[in-house]
Amino acid sequence: MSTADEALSAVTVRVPAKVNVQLAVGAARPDGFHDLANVFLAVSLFDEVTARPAAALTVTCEGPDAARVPLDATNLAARAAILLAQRHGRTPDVHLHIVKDIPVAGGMAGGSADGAAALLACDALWGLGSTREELLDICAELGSDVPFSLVGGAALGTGRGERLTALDVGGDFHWVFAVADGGLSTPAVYGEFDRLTAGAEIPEPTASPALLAALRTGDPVALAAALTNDLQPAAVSLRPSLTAVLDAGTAAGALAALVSGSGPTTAFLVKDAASAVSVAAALTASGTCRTARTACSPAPGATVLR
Ligand SMILES: C[C@@](CO)(OP(=O)(O)O)[C@H](O)COP(=O)(O)OP(=O)(O)OC[C@H]1O[C@@H](n2ccc(N)nc2=O)[C@H](O)[C@@H]1O
Ligand SMILES: Nc1ncnc2c1ncn2[C@@H]1O[C@H](COP(=O)(O)OP(=O)(O)O)[C@@H](O)[C@H]1O
Repeated sequence: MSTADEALSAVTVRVPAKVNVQLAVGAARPDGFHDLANVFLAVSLFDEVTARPAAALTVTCEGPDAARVPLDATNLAARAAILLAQRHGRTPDVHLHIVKDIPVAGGMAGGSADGAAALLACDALWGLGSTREELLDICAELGSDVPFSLVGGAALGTGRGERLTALDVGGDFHWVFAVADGGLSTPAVYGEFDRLTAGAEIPEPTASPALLAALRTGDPVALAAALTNDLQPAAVSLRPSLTAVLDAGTAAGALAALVSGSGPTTAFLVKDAASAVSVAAALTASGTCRTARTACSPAPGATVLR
């Protein structure tokens, strides 16, 4: 097959990780989910998903954490292909190859990212021409975080996090992410939140005006002062060693430290790219995490590369 033919028969989509700069969690709903005010920011750690025609649905994955990624129909990329195919009355006869750079089960929405990427890739490969609204609808069915992976940038997620309002960001923010050994289960962290807050009055989750203003102005010092994550006590309760990681990043000069979403990745906002390099080196040297990665935000959402 010539290179031109190959390009026509494969679609590659690049998709970002996220950090939650505010995660306000309400009381558990009757359906088991929690209403949120979830301020998502897409960051420059990316997975790539390539879709190619195949006799049947297959998933492969490469990358340092590939062994921890399921390759069956529970993979969110596979689920995306199945849902899209069902909606169009066709079979999901596609091979999905994931190049994984986003930490697995790390609170950075890596599985959601692959779901959004596979959806976009299959839509292009199969020539379906779905509208943005149709794709967002399938994303919401796949998971609460999946719509944001499609749109990227910055957005406020309400409901269970799937109803998005785009947010303005006035500049680049620089981050360091400390990647932990092993993951944390998102339902387990929400369950621990319920246990820790049992009997307490839980306010309606609302977006912080100070945080939205800090994003708008692009001011990292103001954003650092406004970062909050209501799931952090639950993640730290399940993984007490996270306290040492947070302390190591703060001691190294980060403007602020917090758990990324349900964890166990920890996020450090720093003042610029040079500070990101030095904080990452200090975190690695501290021995409190498996590895430290630098990134900046906002990053674009799922994008067809080729
Ligand atoms: C916590 C967050 C923060 O962005 O992400 P991670 O940090 O894990 O990536 C999200 O709320 C995770 O979203 P996502 O991982 O898509 O969750 P889903 O598949 O929709 O739900 C998995 C489970 O998480 C719990 N869940 C999820 C979302 C929500 N608003 N309330 C919940 O209680 C429920 O127990 C649900 O069964
Ligand atoms: N494409 C995928 N990549 C990673 N994990 C996936 C994927 N599809 C399904 N999973 C499952 O989802 C779980 C959560 O993974 P992930 O989305 O990376 O973390 P988080 O929900 O903390 O952001 C994993 O433990 C894995 O079992």
